[in-house]
Amino acid sequence: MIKVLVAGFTGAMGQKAVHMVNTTDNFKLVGAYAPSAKKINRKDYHLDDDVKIYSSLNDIDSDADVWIDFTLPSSVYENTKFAIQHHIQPVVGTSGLSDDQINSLVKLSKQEKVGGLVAPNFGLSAVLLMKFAQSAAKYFPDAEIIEMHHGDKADAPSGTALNTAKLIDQVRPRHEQGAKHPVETLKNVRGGDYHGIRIHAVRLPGYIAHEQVLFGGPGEALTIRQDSFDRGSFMKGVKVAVNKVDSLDHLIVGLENVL
Ligand SMILES: NC(=O)C1=CN([C@@H]2O[C@H](COP(=O)(O)OP(=O)(O)OC[C@H]3O[C@@H](n4cnc5c(N)ncnc54)[C@H](OP(=O)(O)O)[C@@H]3O)[C@@H](O)[C@H]2O)C=CC1
Ligand SMILES: O=C(O)C1=N[C@H](C(=O)O)C[C@H](O)C1
Repeated sequence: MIKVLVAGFTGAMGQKAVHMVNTTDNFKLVGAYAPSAKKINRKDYHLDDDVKIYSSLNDIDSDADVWIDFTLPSSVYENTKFAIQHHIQPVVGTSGLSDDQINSLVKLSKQEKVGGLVAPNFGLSAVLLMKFAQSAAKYFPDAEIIEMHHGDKADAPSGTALNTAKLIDQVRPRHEQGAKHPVETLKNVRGGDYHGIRIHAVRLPGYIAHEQVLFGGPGEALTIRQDSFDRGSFMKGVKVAVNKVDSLDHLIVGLENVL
């Protein structure tokens, strides 16, 4: 039996994670953490009577094996650090960890000998999109990314879009992209700039999580697109990660490494 704590259990993804853990035979929900935890009725959030509820990081005294994190970009670093320091293996979906923060968490996980996984996206369609985009960038170095998310998404760009840009940047031949003397008559109209790769973030009600990578070449173009229509689709990946994390000897990044 794998004992699990869900951080961010009151949120949209946290509730999907609680449901996934509650309905998986070899998982047992033992802890649930969210700042508003004191104000909630546990039944409304599908927490059995034996699940320990925490409203503050420093109060957590859990014997969980795995820490699932779907919280906020502003809390994910401290949460993951706490989990590693307490030998709870982190499975992190929360976006917003910087490269420096990831490097420091990897270092800590090696010192503490704790396995863990950070996944910019737990959806198979997005994992494949990133892989295909990296392959295409060798042949189509001119690329732009459009990510589309629900109106409540706080951070931009999405972790997935930023990771896609990094993967493209790692392999595409060095060159200049776009006009030599650009003129913008509307501020920021060309989107965010990651090493010359433009990222455009759309936020609209009705959307969940979607991404398009557009490649252009002389006389032709290639578009790769993925759509997550239901948050439940991320849970297959989370389940794989929870099952596999014990076999890792330190924190790694990317679901593709455990599939
Ligand atoms: N990797 C992936 O595949 C996916 C990643 N995500 C990412 O997961 C994260 C959560 O998304 P979503 O569920 O939609 O967000 P929600 O806003 O619905 O949920 C956020 C959760 O974080 C909790 N929280 C708020 N402040 C803190 C804090 N200081 N410390 C700990 N927890 C806190 C909230 O608790 P309270 O109710 O008490 O405020 C709530 O439970 C985002 O970063 C999103 O990008 C989302 C989908 C897929
Ligand atoms: O906030 C979301 O919803 C999502 N966040 C992740 C991200 O920032 O990439 C993953 C997915 O896009 C859904």
